[in-house]
Amino acid sequence: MSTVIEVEKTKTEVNSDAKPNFGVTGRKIVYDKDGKPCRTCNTLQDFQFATAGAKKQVKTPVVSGMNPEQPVNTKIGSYAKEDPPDVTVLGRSSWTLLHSIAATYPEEPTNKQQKDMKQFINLFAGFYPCWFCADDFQKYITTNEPKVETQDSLGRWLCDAHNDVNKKLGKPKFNCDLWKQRWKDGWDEQ
Ligand SMILES: Cc1cc2nc3c(=O)[nH]c(=O)nc-3n(C[C@H](O)[C@H](O)[C@H](O)COP(=O)(O)OP(=O)(O)OC[C@H]3O[C@@H](n4cnc5c(N)ncnc54)[C@H](O)[C@@H]3O)c2cc1C
Repeated sequence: MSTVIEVEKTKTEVNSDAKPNFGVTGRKIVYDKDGKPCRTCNTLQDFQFATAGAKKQVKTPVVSGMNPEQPVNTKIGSYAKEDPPDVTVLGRSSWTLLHSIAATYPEEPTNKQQKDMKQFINLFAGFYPCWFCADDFQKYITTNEPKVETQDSLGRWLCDAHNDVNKKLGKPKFNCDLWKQRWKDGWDEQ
């Protein structure tokens, strides 16, 4: 059983016909503590479905932009009118930022840099916009203290942390020996 379901059971108290338990993707709908659908915890489709109510139809989004699941309705000036991030876009962007930070972290960080990095990871986990993701990530950090001694130790620690989420979501495990190729050096294509 995924954490989405476990957390949803404990924190969601109101579910009626107007508040569906499941979204169009088949995932459990995650609600905020005020009972409203959580925008950053659900896919955009499920969020729209839960917001519209179970009986209304949700239009299949038109593919455009960085997330094929996100519709681009019209433009505001020269910018596309994009929706706020859902759990997928937020996650992908966040992992990109985190792994990229590891890729530029000093190979021999000072004591202060190590302390700052631990603080950054703790603050990041505390402020992560998807609340149930944040809860689990904070638990992960408590039992798996961030390894900030070198660039490689940080990169591998993050890779393991990412794999922990992959496992929870039923995604394949990433080979952490390759974290630098993926996030720093690029692939040797000869
Ligand atoms: C801290 C955190 C907690 C999250 N918790 C949840 C949650 O509880 N429930 C939920 O539904 N979503 C969660 N997410 C989002 C989830 O992890 C994914 O980002 C999201 O499902 C989109 O997945 P994706 O298939 O685009 O690839 P992502 O998992 O976002 O990965 C992006 C890319 O990173 C590379 N990659 C994959 N695994 C690794 C690894 N182990 N190390 C290095 N690189 C790797 C691959 O090239 C991949 O294409 C969380 C995200 C973060 C940052």
